[in-house]
Amino acid sequence: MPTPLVVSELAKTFTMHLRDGIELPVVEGVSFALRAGECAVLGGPSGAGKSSILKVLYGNYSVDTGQIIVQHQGRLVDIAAAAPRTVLGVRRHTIGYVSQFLRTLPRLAALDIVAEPLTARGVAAAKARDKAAGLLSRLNLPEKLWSLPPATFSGGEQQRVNIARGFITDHPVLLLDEPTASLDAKNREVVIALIAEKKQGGVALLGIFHDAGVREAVADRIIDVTQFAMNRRVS
Ligand SMILES: Nc1ncnc2c1ncn2[C@@H]1O[C@H](COP(=O)(O)OP(=O)(O)OP(=O)(O)O)[C@@H](O)[C@H]1O
Repeated sequence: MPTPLVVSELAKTFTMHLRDGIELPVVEGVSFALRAGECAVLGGPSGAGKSSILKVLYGNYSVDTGQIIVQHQGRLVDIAAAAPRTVLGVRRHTIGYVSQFLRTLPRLAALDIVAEPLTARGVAAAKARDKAAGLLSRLNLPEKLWSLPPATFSGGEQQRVNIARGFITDHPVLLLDEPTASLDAKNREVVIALIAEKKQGGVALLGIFHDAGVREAVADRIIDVTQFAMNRRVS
C-alpha cells in the first residue's frame, strides 16, 4: 500500500503583520511519513509547534519551505504548493481533520452537521443521516439534542458532534487535534475505540493528545516535535 502522507523538510515561520512584521520561527526540518493503519502522535511541550504542524498539513497555514506529499485520488499532491481549489478537494476526499472546537454554520441541526461531510461527497441524505445517528448514539449524545443546533450544547457535547463529523467519512488520512480534551472517561473510551477501528480500516492517523491515558491507548509511535522546534533552540 502506498505511503499516504510524506512530510519533508518543512519549515514554518509566523509573520506578525500588526507587530512591525516580527517573525516567529516555529519549526524547521520537519520530516516524517505516515503509514496506513498507524496512529502517530505529535509529542513535546506546550508551544513546541504541534498544532501548527497539524494546521500546516491541513493547508490552513502556508509554509516557508518543504513538501507535504499526499496520495490524493490516485496522484501525488504537494499540499505546501497546491492551489486552494486542490486543497479543498484534498480535504473533501483525502485528509480529514478533527479540531478541538466545533466551528460550523449556525442554525444547522447537530445530525445534519455530522451528516454533511458525507452528503458533500454525494451520499444520499437518508443514508448519511443514518450513519450520523449511529455515531451520535455511540458517542452518547442524547437523541433529543440531535435536531438542535449545537451552539447551546456543553463543551463536551459540542466536541462529540465534532468527533462524529470528523469520523463519519473514510478519509485515508485523519488529523486529530485534541479530540478528547472535554470528554468524560466513558466517551474517551468510545473515541479510543473509534480510532482503533480507523486503524483497522487502514487509515493513517496523526494526533495530539494531552491525556496520557488516551495517548498510550492509541499511539503506535510518538513524533517528538522538540527536535524541530525553533523556540527551544534559541532560548
Ligand atoms: N497563528 C499564529 N500566529 C502567530 N504565532 C502563532 C500562531 N499559532 C501559533 N503560534 C505560535 O507558534 C508556537 C507554537 O504554537 P502551537 O500552538 O503550534 O504549539 P503546541 O505545541 O501545539 O502547543 P500546545 O501544546 O500548548 O497546544 C507558539 O509560540 C505560538 O505562540
